[in-house]
Amino acid sequence: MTDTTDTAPVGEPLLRIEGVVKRFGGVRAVDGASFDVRRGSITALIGPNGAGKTTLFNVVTGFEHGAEGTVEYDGRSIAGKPSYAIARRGMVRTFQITKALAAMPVIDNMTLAAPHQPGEHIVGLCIHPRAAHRREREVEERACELLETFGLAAKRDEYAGTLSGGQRKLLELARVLMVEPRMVLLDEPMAGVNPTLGGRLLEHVHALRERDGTTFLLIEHDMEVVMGHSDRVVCMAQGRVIADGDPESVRTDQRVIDAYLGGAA
Ligand SMILES: Nc1ncnc2c1ncn2[C@@H]1O[C@H](COP(=O)(O)OP(=O)(O)OP(=O)(O)O)[C@@H](O)[C@H]1O
Repeated sequence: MTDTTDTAPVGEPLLRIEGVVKRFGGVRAVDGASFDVRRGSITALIGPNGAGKTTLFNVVTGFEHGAEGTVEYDGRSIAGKPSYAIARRGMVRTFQITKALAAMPVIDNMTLAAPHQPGEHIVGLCIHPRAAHRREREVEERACELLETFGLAAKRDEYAGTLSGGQRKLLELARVLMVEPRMVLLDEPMAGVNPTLGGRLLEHVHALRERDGTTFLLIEHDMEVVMGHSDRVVCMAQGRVIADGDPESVRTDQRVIDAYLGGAA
């Protein structure tokens, strides 16, 4: 499981991003972005296409390297750290169900996402076969519990590729919960999801925040979701943060209207 030692009080910054720059050749995809994500918050990251949101997600979670600036998680620098080390500290991002995962049963998608797979440690397995077996059982139990919670229990033995778009999104969220994260980053969780399953996904996000104090940072284009479900909104444009505040103040910010919302505000 992750290192989940809680230190910061609720509301303190859990993630601090300061002056982050990420270039791709001559393109400054992220161009000096700075903002905090408070512990226990649901923070939305919005902005027009190409604003640098996904690139910033990748930098923060260790999937994109070579960035400048400060990225601190729970008071410690994680800049340049590999993704597995960041995930071990409790910050994870969801991933689309790839072709390889789509060709596996739902239950295997879940158990593969668990840390410390017994089969990975051949020596440990030989020395402690009972412990390895127990761990395997625990992983399977947690996977089944999560599938139950997410309404996917009936699908456990079906190939993930047979799930609907919305069910896949639920599976993506369920998978990251196998590591019992403290902070989850979601990239467009509502894209391609029907309103019923989308609503269910958002209910899970709120329940996890209430029950476990999980912190969420989500990239979302659906302004109803952003306005109705986040405590804080950060708007990026051209690699920079142009507004950061409560949903209403960001929605009515003239820079946000000009750069992103246009006539929709
Ligand atoms: N691997 C890459 N190589 C070159 N340029 C890239 C790469 N990834 C992103 N970019 C460029 O960086 C800029 C920011 O892209 P990014 O995908 O981070 O934006 P975004 O805000 O997530 O957009 P969207 O809302 O459309 O997903 C864009 O100009 C994009 O073309």
